[in-house]
Amino acid sequence: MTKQIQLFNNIAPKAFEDIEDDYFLSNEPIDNPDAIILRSAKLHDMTFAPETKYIGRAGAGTNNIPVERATEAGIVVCNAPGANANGVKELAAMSLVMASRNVLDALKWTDSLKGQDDIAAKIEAGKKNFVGRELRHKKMGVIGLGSIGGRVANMCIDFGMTVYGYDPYVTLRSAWGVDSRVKYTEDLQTIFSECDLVSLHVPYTEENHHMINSDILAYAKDGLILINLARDGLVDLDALEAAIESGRVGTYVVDFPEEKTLNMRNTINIPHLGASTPESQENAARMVINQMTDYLENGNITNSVNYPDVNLGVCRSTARIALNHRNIPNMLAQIIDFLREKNINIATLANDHRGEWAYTLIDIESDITEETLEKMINIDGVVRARIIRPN
Ligand SMILES: NC(=O)c1ccc[n+]([C@@H]2O[C@H](COP(=O)([O-])OP(=O)(O)OC[C@H]3O[C@@H](n4cnc5c(N)ncnc54)[C@H](O)[C@@H]3O)[C@@H](O)[C@H]2O)c1
Ligand SMILES: O=C(O)[C@H](O)COP(=O)(O)O
Repeated sequence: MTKQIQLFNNIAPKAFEDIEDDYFLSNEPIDNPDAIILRSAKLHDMTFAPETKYIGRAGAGTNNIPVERATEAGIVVCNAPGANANGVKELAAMSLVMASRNVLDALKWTDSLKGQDDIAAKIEAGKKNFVGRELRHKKMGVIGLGSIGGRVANMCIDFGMTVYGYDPYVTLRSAWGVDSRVKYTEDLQTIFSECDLVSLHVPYTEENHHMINSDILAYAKDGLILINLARDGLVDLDALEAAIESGRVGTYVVDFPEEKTLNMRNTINIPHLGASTPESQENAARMVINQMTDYLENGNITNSVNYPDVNLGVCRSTARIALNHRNIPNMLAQIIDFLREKNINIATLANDHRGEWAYTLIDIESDITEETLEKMINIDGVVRARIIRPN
């Protein structure tokens, strides 16, 4: 049966080129989609349809998705880690240079010369008003050393800067990619008290809400350049405005403008361009489309933010059962007992958990009816049960 895929936002069409004919993808509303593929569209007010089992974020941040509600409905939410990281890193390079060299004010002034005489002479006379600083030998702080932060830290080493990194949750994989010359610190105060420039590369979560606040800004060196290409809610704007007014923060560069930042002095507002390149969009869309087809066709989970990654390869057995369930005692025993009672032989089983949730894939050697599967949903703790058959 044709699988219905609800698209939101502009998803790079090239990413669909390799998709099989049995997928129908549309930005027009679909009543009961099997999956949703989106970028920054906000899903918090959306009621999920019963058939929806997958949400793919063609990008990094998933704070636009009600992940907890999706989890309880047995919907796997995945993103595209690192797919747009180069795009954001390059925008960070632009932000660092733009803020250090007064580029925005200089461009506005240059533009104001339109229609005047002796433009070349006026430029030579006026350029002294826009003298800036070079990045080399300055101290740079990177908060969050994941896909983007790691790249930004390494880039700043290449600029000849002294780089400090802060990320209490860094994964081993990310840490391996960070240049050994990056000075790792375990406290945020060091970043603010040492650095001339600080760049934020963390997700927006409840815990990270207003992580940049008056307490931490009190440690900032005068004239700090603060770059936020990560998310709006990470910075307490009242505290930031006070720090700008006092001169503690010299320039704020933000990729998530709002009324307040548009009216704030010494602020460079970028219209959320971090991932707005065909390269990043195509990378991210291809990644989630591939992950989605593998989930719908084989039940395999890759790059999930709510369920564990579990993979049994291409489905070649008589049938495969996919179960989204709570991570509670006796779960697997109940599932295995159920199949034993139905005289269904298990060929292979894969199971893993992520916090309070778990996922089990079972390849079986005899067929299972939809009616029997329905009964599996009644096993305490199971929130979704699905049969997958080989193509
Ligand atoms: N401007 C844009 O267009 C754009 C594009 C991509 C991503 N983003 C934003 O950037 C964020 C980071 O993206 P990524 O691809 O690097 O994600 P990532 O998951 O690879 O890295 C995030 C890192 O932040 C760390 N972290 C989490 N909380 C932290 C805290 N309180 N202090 C320090 N470190 C903390 C994590 O351990 C992780 O290493 C995304 O969540 C998204 O909000 C913005
Ligand atoms: O989290 C992300 O990946 C970025 O904010 C990019 O968002 P976009 O896909 O809407 O450009």
